Amino acid sequence: MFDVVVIGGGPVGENAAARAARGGLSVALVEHERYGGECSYWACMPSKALLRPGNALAAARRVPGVPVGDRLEPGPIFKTRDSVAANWDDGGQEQWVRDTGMTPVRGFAKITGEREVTVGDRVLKAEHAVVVCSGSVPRTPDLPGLADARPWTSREATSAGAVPGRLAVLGGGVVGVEMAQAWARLGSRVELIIRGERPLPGFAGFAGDAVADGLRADGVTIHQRTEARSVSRSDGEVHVELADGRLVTADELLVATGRRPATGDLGLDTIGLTPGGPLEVDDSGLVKAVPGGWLYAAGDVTGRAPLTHQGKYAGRVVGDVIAARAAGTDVPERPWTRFAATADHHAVPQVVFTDPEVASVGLTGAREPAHREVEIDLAVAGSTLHADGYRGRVRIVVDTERDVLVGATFVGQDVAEMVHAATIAIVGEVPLARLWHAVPVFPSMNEVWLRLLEAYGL
Ligand SMILES: Cc1cc2nc3c(=O)[nH]c(=O)nc-3n(C[C@H](O)[C@H](O)[C@H](O)COP(=O)(O)OP(=O)(O)OC[C@H]3O[C@@H](n4cnc5c(N)ncnc54)[C@H](O)[C@@H]3O)c2cc1C
Ligand SMILES: NC(=O)c1ccc[n+]([C@@H]2O[C@H](COP(=O)([O-])OP(=O)(O)OC[C@H]3O[C@@H](n4cnc5c(N)ncnc54)[C@H](O)[C@@H]3O)[C@@H](O)[C@H]2O)c1
Repeated sequence: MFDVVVIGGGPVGENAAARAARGGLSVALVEHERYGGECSYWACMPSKALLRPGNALAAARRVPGVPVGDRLEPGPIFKTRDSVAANWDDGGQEQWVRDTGMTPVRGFAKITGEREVTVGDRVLKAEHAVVVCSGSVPRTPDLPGLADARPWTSREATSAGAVPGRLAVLGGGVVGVEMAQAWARLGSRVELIIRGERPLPGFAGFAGDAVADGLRADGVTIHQRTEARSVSRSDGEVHVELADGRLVTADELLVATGRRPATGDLGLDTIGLTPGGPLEVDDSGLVKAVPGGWLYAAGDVTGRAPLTHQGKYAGRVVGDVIAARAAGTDVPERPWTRFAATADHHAVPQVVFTDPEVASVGLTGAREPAHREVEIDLAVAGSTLHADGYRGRVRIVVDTERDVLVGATFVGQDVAEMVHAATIAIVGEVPLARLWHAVPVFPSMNEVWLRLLEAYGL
């Protein structure tokens, strides 16, 4: 018997489990593949290791007088990527689980009843809670010939050790644009197939346009406003037939058309839930449809904010809630306590690590009559010094009734680190009249904050 059983040892499960253990509870952390989850081995970490060298080379080229080579060397880049992914060996992560006082359990977990999880022939009972952090799996379109064409998913795109001569990418979301650029800069001829006018449909339009320009500058062909109709593979080539009849021929095809919650085989039917969908939770992480207060979930499996940092935040909330409830401590339902993932509704930051980068938090545009957008070029002394011909743009969204920021989008080289200031302003509900006194350093790119507030009228 454990106090808590956590299903899934990805970044979110690890955080939920560690917070519950910190609260004095005994915790079993069940993982069927690798401790560290998708993020460590086939997502955030290796993808950024593949993108960073291209971004560094492009940045160096934009500073006159810096001697640089003309192309990347894939060999050392793959070596760094492999080491960033711990050579796909999770021994260190499992040791961390033990060192944190938790019990690692290897195997595929199924819920087999109230407060009961079965792993192989081992039945784990949970005195206080079961937490599902099983993450997500790729969503693949039902296209004729696709399965037989052996397409890449994000796993192959982040772990491949050879550069394909030609790469077709289906889907213009974050995986699609990041991997299109990474492989184009490593030497592939890339064709990106997207449904809409521009990639990154979930972001401000000017962000998708800027990333499309960046991709084209790297030689990527973008087929917009279209879809794949069928796929076939023959003689080592993959052929993608588009809706308008055009044919894209490549050596590999990456399917990057989104992800779905990993709930298909969890045994949810044994507790009256439908397998396959997200586990809807309240802000404390409690699964809404299950009575008795014993089933929690966090991370990609909830469908709330499928990002590592946001899932880890939800995991910390869940771990703290369970520990507090187990100790008989009152858990207030108010927002903005450490027992509520309130930021999910107001301030989810995300960075697309392309060149240019996109960094956004909160609303991407005005949603209510009281909202006002202020949008200007990122053109200050700091950006001029940062790169020759620097091109960037910023939009903030202000709630004029409350005089607070509710959204910000930055686009340009090296804007990733700028978004946290906006996150703090949104979460802290800092009145713009007070934000005016947060004086940005000269000559840094953050001086754009001053220009934004001036454009707003301060
Ligand atoms: C290519 C790519 C790049 C990304 N880059 C970023 C990025 O830069 N920044 C960012 O914030 N997000 C990024 N993401 C998203 C990020 O990877 C996810 O949001 C994050 O991994 C979610 O963490 P999780 O713990 O919920 O799920 P996962 O990381 O998927 O972990 C779930 C774990 O549960 C295990 N599991 C599942 N079912 C069971 C079971 N029944 N029994 C036992 N174990 C089970 C799995 O093996 C897995 O280890 C990226 C995603 C992709 C695909
Ligand atoms: N830097 C980061 O934060 C980062 C990087 C990569 C992935 N992620 C996260 O991982 C998750 C998965 O990313 P993703 O890019 O696979 O999903 P996504 O949902 O961001 O994008 C999928 C895209 O594919 C398109 N699409 C769907 N079906 C299609 C079809 N049949 N033909 C053509 N296009 C189709 C959709 O319109 C959408 O634009 C997301 O939650 C994403 O935020 C984050």
